[in-house]
Amino acid sequence: MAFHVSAEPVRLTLLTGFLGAGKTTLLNRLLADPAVTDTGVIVNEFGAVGVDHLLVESASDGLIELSGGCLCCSVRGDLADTLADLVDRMQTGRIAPLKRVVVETTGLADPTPILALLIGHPALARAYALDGVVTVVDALAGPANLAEHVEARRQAAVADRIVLTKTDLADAGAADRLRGALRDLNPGAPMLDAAKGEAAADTLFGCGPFDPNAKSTDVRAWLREEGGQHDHPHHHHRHHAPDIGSLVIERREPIGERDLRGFMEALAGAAGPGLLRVKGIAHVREAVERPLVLHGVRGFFHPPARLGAWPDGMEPATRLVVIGEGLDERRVRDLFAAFIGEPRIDAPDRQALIDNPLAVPGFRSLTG
Ligand SMILES: Nc1nc2c(ncn2[C@@H]2O[C@H](COP(=O)(O)OP(=O)(O)OP(=O)(O)O)[C@@H](O)[C@H]2O)c(=O)[nH]1
Repeated sequence: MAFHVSAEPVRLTLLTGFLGAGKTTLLNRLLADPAVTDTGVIVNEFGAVGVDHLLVESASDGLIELSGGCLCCSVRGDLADTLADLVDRMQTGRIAPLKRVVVETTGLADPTPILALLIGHPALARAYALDGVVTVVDALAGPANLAEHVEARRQAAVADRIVLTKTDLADAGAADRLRGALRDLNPGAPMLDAAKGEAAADTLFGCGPFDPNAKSTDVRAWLREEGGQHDHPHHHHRHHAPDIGSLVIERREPIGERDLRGFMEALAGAAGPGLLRVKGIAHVREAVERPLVLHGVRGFFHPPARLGAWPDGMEPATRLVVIGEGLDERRVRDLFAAFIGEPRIDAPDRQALIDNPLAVPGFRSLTG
């Protein structure tokens, strides 16, 4: 690709962190800071239907969503195109010049190929100045994520700043052990506690140029490997567990809040530790004008937030994205149908599930 480069490169923050860690929440808080102006956002989502763009509250002109894949592999080319296109739009005056762009990766992204692209792509490296990798780590799910997912460890290892979230929910001892584990992975990055208000724009933006040589020997080796892969596109297969999949549940008719809660609890029980993330928007009978925003991270369901109205241009409908390891899509859909009252011919209906939770294989408990 070819494009003209302005004198002043756009500063770029890479915002990463495992599924549900709190990236979008942090981003919304940063964008709400009046000192943060002229900032564009690129959001990448894993899963067929994006919901993040509905949840980023106050984005400026530059909000762009990359959907349908994972930024670290299939969408890597798209990220390069998107960044090039953004520069082009600024230079041709179609959007106001941006001082900074925040790229939010999917929770499943290995950040090293993205960093290799940003450092190694000649035109991009001139147009954008990589100014910090901010990694969000969830104090509740973090320990399991680090133990089970190499992507989570890489996200922590490459960080210039680590933002701990959900320390308000976690046991203090567990949070301290997590800090120790993060320190081992990344001795250099300052660690900030979001719940204590430490993760502010002035600390997270302006990390200074990304310096691979200040990182651990592991990180330098990963970047070298990725840097060398421009010539070997076929090496790009290994970036996340092949067994992680996602599915989308959609329903236009409003649903009862209790049924919805029943479904979420049953899903957590049935999918067990393989359930990584549930998120979306729900069209509920009790408040058809005011959708619920749902967030489940592993087995934990955050208290749902109620929006004041449906986001502009969005038709009222429930849309849930479920991401997990070894998910049985059919079983998830059967469970939804059973709870929401649309039994399939060959699916056990809800009363049968309540009478006998084992009617769905692998299904453990209905409610706590
Ligand atoms: N109690 C508490 N909840 C938090 C905190 N940070 C984030 N959350 C909640 O965690 C849930 C997930 O947050 P998101 O910001 O959507 O997480 P994310 O990393 O963008 O998620 P994905 O993009 O799906 O990977 C939401 O319900 C947030 O309100 C925190 O510090 N404390």
